[in-house]
Amino acid sequence: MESHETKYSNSVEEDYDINQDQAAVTRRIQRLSLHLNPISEPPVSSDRLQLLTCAGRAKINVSDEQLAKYLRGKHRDIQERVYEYFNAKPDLQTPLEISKDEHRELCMRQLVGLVREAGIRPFKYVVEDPVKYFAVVEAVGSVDMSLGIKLGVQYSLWGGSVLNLGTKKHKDKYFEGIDNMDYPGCFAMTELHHGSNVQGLQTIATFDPLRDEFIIDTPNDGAIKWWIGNAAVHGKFATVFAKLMLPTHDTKGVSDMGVHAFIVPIRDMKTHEVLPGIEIHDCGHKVGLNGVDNGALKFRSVRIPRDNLLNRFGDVSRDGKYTSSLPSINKRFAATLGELVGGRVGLAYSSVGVLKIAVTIAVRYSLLRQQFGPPKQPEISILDYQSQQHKLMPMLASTYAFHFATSYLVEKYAEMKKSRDEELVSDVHTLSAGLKAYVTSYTAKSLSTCREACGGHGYAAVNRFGSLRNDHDIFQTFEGDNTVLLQQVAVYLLKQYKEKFQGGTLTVTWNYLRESMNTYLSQPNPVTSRWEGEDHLRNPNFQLDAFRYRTSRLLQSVAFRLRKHSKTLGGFGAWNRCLNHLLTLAESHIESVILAKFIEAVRSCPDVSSRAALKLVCDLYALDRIWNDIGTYRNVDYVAPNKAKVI
Ligand SMILES: Cc1cc2nc3c(=O)[nH]c(=O)nc-3n(C[C@H](O)[C@H](O)[C@H](O)COP(=O)(O)OP(=O)(O)OC[C@H]3O[C@@H](n4cnc5c(N)ncnc54)[C@H](O)[C@@H]3O)c2cc1C
Repeated sequence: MESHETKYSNSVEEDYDINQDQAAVTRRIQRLSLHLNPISEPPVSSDRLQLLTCAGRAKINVSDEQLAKYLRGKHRDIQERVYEYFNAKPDLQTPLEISKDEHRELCMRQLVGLVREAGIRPFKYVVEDPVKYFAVVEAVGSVDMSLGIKLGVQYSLWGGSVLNLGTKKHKDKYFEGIDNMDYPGCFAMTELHHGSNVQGLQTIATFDPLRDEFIIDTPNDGAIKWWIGNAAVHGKFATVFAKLMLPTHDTKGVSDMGVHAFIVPIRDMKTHEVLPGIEIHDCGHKVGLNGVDNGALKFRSVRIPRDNLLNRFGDVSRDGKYTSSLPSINKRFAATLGELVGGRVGLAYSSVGVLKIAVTIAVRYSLLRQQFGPPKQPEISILDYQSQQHKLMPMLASTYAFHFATSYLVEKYAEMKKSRDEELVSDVHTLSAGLKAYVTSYTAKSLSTCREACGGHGYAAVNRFGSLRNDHDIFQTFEGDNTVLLQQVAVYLLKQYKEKFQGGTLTVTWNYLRESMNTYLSQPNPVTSRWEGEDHLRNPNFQLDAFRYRTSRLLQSVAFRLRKHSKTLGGFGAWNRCLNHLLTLAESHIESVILAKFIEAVRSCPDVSSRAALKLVCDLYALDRIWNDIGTYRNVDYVAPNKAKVI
């Protein structure tokens, strides 16, 4: 009780000047957060930061210029162009208070301005240099996340479907209009009754050989396309995913060829009126991202030319014959979805962008904010509290870790687009699913922690945590629900386990599994499990081995449990019985990949002081994750009690 009273009197009398009006407080915070906004200049003029090593023994002088150069890589310039454009255009900056309809219009003006006035051509970059494209996505997302998503809908989803699922005739016809925003479009996959289960979609596209057209129909209300970005107001076209039905001469009358994608014009190019046979409803005000106009689409016998089938993986001839280079519906479906990973890569990368903003605001504010202190001495910075450090420093370390991991993903994606190498395709598919799920979940949780770490001022809308949290929240669900995506990672690991452990070559990312599986099977070493020296704990070999050991153990044990349960429960039931185990396996694998990429990035950093600073945060990332799962490590005696204590 006494300490509460002290706390209360401290905060009212010493920290707040109670005569200072709220407007002045707000102005002070606004100035602060203007500095914190990445589109503004950094507040610290000195270009050298000093870091204390963990034991407080030595200081590292870090050149933030060198560090920034290393981190932001070759596409720093295009990001600067985005920031400069919006900094010079106050009328294009999103105000704090704005209605849904105004926000949607502003978001469209921002996108059109970026493309037509600032001359930034995201679609060109999608084709020529995907790494540059993702740099733009990250930068615009920090201006307004609605803009980042609107841009993603236009270029990754609608544009990406035309590029990746269509053929030359589609690119020739639509590329320019998509690029210059004459053809705003939608990606209409999700239905009211089916989101994650894409194979359950019910919209149908029936071929009419007499008129050489497809007829698009919504057979029931559960099949209404739902949540479709750009549909409520701006879209002129939609890529509609539907089951392709071909007429047959048997009693059934039609044959279901599986889910395919079709370009369907939804609004008149001149009048912008909704076209006949199409009903569009507005999905309304959302928890966040209100600059994006999500809508619902219903089709009643809407006719489109046969050419509007995006026919890269399956085609229909003039006389109604189906051809495909792929042998089965499942293979075509996998190839179709496989081509759409670009959106997922963009989300993982942008989510790190959001985390960067939030953690920057929280850390800088924590340095400036002072509360309490030793008797008769100045108050101390709240960042000096152990609890505040515990909240924010592992998060800061994770931000660096995710930056390098998602940068690696983006590069691999670009490489895959060029080479189309099959192993790389499946590696990128799994890595994008895993990183998207892992990073967006982490960022979503961290946004609340950052708000809390900034106390009441964190709750002022001007300081951004509210909008960041609301806008980012759905990153966990769209482009694949995180729980569903992690299962794809688990499936892939099990496949590798089954197929390739007896001597085959594991693909790049998973090579570590064979080695660590051997270590795992040979039981933890009772001597090293007791080692507790700083050199040992900061040794990347120890850290990686710990992460990989855990993954191998989870993989081996879940494979065993699945085999056991499938005898009584069948495949589906056994999977469900082991589901949490499988999700932990997937997360553990992704953490191993993140750590491996971080260690590589530290080693490759050319600037000595930046390298030393990065090594510190890399160690923090590794030891924090080991600590989070210390129960597992202790249970199997991988880490002895003395070592656990030191960690
Ligand atoms: C703002 C917004 C924008 C969107 N934009 C688009 C767009 O432009 N185009 C488009 O096509 N779609 C879009 N979507 C839809 C989005 O892609 C889907 O919401 C998403 O795929 C998830 O589907 P669902 O909502 O049906 O959730 P469900 O699949 O019903 O999932 C609900 C819950 O069930 C759990 N669950 C489901 N299956 C499993 C399983 N196998 N194992 C364990 N748990 C499971 C999930 O983890 C989740 O917690 C958008 C959605 C929103 C909210």
